[in-house]
Formats: sequence, C-alpha cells, structure tokens
Amino acid sequence: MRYLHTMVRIADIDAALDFYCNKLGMKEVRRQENEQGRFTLIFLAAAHDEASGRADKAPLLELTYNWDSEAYSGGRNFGHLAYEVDDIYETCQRLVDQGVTINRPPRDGYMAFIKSPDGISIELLQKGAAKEKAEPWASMPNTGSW
Ligand SMILES: C[C@@H](O)C(=O)SC[C@H](NC(=O)CC[C@H](N)C(=O)O)C(=O)NCC(=O)O
Ligand code: NI
Repeated sequence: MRYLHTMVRIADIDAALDFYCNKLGMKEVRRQENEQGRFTLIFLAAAHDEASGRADKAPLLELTYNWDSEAYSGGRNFGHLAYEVDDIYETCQRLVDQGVTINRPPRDGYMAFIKSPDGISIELLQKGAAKEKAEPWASMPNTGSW
C-alpha cells in the first residue's frame, strides 16, 4: 500500500491557494471539476517534491471545494499536516511578513505551527538537527492554539 494524499475541505479556493501555494510554496499538479457532484478537487505537491520530479509519487494534499457552501468544524481526531523546511527561522519570518500568524513559534529552533484559512494545523519542522536557539523566536509566546 502506498500513501497517496490527505484531503481537507476548503471554504474558498483563492484563499486556500494563496496560503498553500503563495505562502507555503506548494504547486498545483491537477484539478478535477465535478459538475454532477458540484465540487472541485485540487491536488497540491510540496515544492521539493514537484521540483525533484516526484510529484507523481509523493504524498499530495487534496483540497476539496464544495460549490454549495458548508460550515466545516474541526474534529479533535485530526491533528495536522507536517512539512519539512530548510530553515525554520527564515520560513517563519517570511510567513510573518506575509501576514501569517505563527501560533507556536520555533522557540526550540525545530518546530512551529501555523493554521490554514480553514483552521487546519500545519506543522513546520526544521530539516535535520534543530537550529541554535535565537531571538526573537526563543522567547516568543504562543499565539492561541494550533
Ligand atoms: C479523487 C479522490 O481522491 C477523492 O477523494 S474523491 C472522494 C469523494 N469526494 C467527494 O465526493 C468530494 C465532495 C464531497 N461533497 C465531500 O465534501 O467529500 C468522496 O467520497 N468524499 C467523501 C469523503 O468523506 O471524503
Ligand atoms: Ni481523495
């Protein structure tokens, strides 16, 4: 068995693509419009996987947009999506500059949490060993929950 994708439902395509593509650097690899079911599926690959030509083998993120709006509430049974980053401090600073809230700052030089426009928790993990602790991150408080 091979892991294929994780599906999350989104309330707004533009807001979701701005977050996952413009801010997290993910790439749209395919899209399916379903007239009968009145929904759109958008499959995203992490930039690293797309750039290395592995998007057809790597786990994808499947965004489901229902044309008839629904209220989505997060169940505690779903935790987060996790992505590896080359530099956790540079990534978090760039996200802050783009207006993203860092709910759990990388005080340890290793792990940070943000949330998507639909409230999906996204875990960002430093590639390899944790970075040296550095300000302002080392003493930055949490912002809400994640
Ligand atoms: C293409 C394949 O990866 C799918 O996930 S299709 C699964 C299918 N999705 C839908 O019908 C999307 C619209 C639906 N209203 C929804 O919000 O899911 C499906 O069976 N979805 C049910 C589910 O629980 O995933
Ligand atoms: Ni699916």
